[in-house]
Amino acid sequence: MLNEYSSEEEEDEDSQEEDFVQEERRRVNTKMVDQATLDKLEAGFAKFQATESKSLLKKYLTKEIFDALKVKKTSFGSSLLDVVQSGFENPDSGVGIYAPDAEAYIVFADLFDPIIEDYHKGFKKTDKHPPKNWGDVDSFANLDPNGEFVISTRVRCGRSLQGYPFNPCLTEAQYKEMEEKVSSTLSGLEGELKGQFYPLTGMTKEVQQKLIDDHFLFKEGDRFLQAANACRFWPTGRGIYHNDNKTFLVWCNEEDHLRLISMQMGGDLGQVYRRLVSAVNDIEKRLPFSHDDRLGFLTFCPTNLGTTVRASVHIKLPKLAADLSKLEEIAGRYNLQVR
Ligand SMILES: NC(=[NH2+])NCCC[C@H](N)C(=O)O
Repeated sequence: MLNEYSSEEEEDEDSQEEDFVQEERRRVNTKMVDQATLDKLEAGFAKFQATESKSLLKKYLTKEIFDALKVKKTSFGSSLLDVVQSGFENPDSGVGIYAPDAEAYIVFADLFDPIIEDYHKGFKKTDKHPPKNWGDVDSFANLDPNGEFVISTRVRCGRSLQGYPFNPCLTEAQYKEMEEKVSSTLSGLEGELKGQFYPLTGMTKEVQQKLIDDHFLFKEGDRFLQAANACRFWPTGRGIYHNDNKTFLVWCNEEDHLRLISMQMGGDLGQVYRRLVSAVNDIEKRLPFSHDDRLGFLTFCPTNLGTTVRASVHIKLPKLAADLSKLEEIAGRYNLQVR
């Protein structure tokens, strides 16, 4: 025993890390896919190769990568087909892949890693996401104190619940269980965050449409999600929580298990951000979230990995917005997305 320990200590840190990665890959069950899935994959890939697409999937799914990954499976039974089918069906995707379960990020790393590196501008497969750190929340101020430009401000993040796979692998029973967990946890929120959970099941069309029109609720029928098999058993397990002022919202089981959203009229980013941070910190004490040492907080879509935070303003730019391509070009220069 003693010898074993001392010989381990002699290894340098890098090779220990390498061992850890190798071990993690071995641990993951990589049994072969069935013939029907393989046939679908081959047919889908052939068609996709003949299709024009600017997606990252198109850029990185080479024949070699395809052949290396097409037979693999996660222990949840997810295959490469589950990863790529949204991108195959929607050639206008920007990215085109999703992780059906957390293990997919490891089993299909040869495809995920280069796409993550490209989308997240240089996050290499050897990189590690830094530990969670909300920063100095008081350093954020009002972006538009005179109320001239910004109509509303929104900051959101995504979280996955430990112990559950992502949408395509969830059973109807799991959806129900998760909704129950989420709604009972949120009912414990107090003060400004106090509110109510509204399940999609049984919600009238009028209420649903009003919440969508006011930008509080997600829309139904996103074709990218549908093709990714992420809308099964809809509306079971889906719902929305909001506080009385509708400045704090939680989406349950839309794209991610949880989307936590803070928003309000005007440009007070500081207030919006601080509300989000205190809500997430509070919820985190009661609901354990899936976190990965390398990728940070885990989400269904690789675009959201890491901090999962998206901050946005609804802003009036009538002259610039008249020329959408100009607007896109300028936004791109600042690493901003027009939505
Ligand atoms: N909601 C999202 N995850 N959006 C980002 C990606 C959406 C879609 N899968 C695409 O690749 O274009």
